[in-house]
Amino acid sequence: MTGDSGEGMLSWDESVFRNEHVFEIDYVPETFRHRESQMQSLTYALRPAVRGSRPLNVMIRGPPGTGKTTAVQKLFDEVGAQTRDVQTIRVNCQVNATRYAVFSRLFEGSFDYEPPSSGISFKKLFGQIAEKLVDDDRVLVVALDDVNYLFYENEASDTLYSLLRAHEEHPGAKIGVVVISSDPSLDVIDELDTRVQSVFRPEDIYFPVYDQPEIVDILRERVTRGFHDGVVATDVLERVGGLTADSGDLRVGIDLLRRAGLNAEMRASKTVELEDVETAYETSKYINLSRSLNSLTDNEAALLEVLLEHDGAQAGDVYDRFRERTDLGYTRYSEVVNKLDQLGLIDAEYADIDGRGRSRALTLAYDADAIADRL
Ligand SMILES: Nc1ncnc2c1ncn2[C@@H]1O[C@H](COP(=O)(O)OP(=O)(O)OP(=O)(O)O)[C@@H](O)[C@H]1O
Repeated sequence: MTGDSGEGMLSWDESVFRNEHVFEIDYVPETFRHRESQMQSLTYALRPAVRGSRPLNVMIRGPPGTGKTTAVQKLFDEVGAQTRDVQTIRVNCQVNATRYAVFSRLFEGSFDYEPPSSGISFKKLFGQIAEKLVDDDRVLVVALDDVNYLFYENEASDTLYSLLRAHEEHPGAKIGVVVISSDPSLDVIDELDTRVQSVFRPEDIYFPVYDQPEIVDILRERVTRGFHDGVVATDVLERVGGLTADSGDLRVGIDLLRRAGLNAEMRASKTVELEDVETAYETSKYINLSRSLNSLTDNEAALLEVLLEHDGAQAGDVYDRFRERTDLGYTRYSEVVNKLDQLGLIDAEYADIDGRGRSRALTLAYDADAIADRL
């Protein structure tokens, strides 16, 4: 068999991709356009750290997939390249949603090994981190990424309070905080205890959704780096841009390009066509749903499973089914309902029910099949 299987056909050892890695989740793009003013504000806030002082605290807000994490990552990389006197640590609060877990990650970042799993008190953990900072004469900048998850677990105020008052308990410790929230309905400052509000007056940096021309501009660069020349034509890229703009999440566009490329390969085509994009979109449009579902605890997933069978039912009735599975009390159940509501996975709305006063009806916010497939 020869390598060439005909005009426009891909042979088995050929690929439409030049570098598939540029479509992966942890890829940090070389160029970062349309975020100049945000990068400038961030640089301004962190500049004191490079001079050995405590930086300004920052609150970054914006919907999912608008470049918040990337902005912080890029700046942390730049600071790291400039000086050894500033330590930067990013904590993913989606998987570290308690104060203790956050500080465990800070410990790990400071010492390069995990804290003893036998369990050491929070006070000790914090003491060791602060002591090392002072000994090494370094400034610490902590980014709490997806900080909204700390709010859902009621851990945000305690965590921030400890970080912001570090220099009082541990003289000489200099810590700056960057909180990143991707929940537009969360008023970060308002939801904090007053004791935290009085010490937390962050610089506010907003990341709006990219508009369609910006999306196309950003994705064009990925296409150039990720695909061979001529694989993705302009009209195909425009279509990807349009679908991405509908969702507002750049992640959808990046995933869409990769899946459309795989679809083209499945057809043994040397070019990505509109049909490849349309098919890919059926999966890519749920990328945010998949991310949210992946972060759920067993109890939260159990509630969704109950709702798959009782979509739209009253909270009290759903609870009976939920308790059969989990044995949890009503208070804990209400917390799970609230969290799924905050995550945008369900809608929990009060409605009058005849003669019995007001109760919440629980409905799935996504297509039931889409949830069932990914749970
Ligand atoms: N201006 C840009 N140029 C190139 N790539 C970008 C740009 N903005 C975002 N991206 C890419 O889009 C994806 C999502 O960006 P990022 O993770 O920074 O968003 P986010 O706002 O932090 O999202 P979330 O709130 O969901 O965590 C990443 O793959 C990132 O590389």
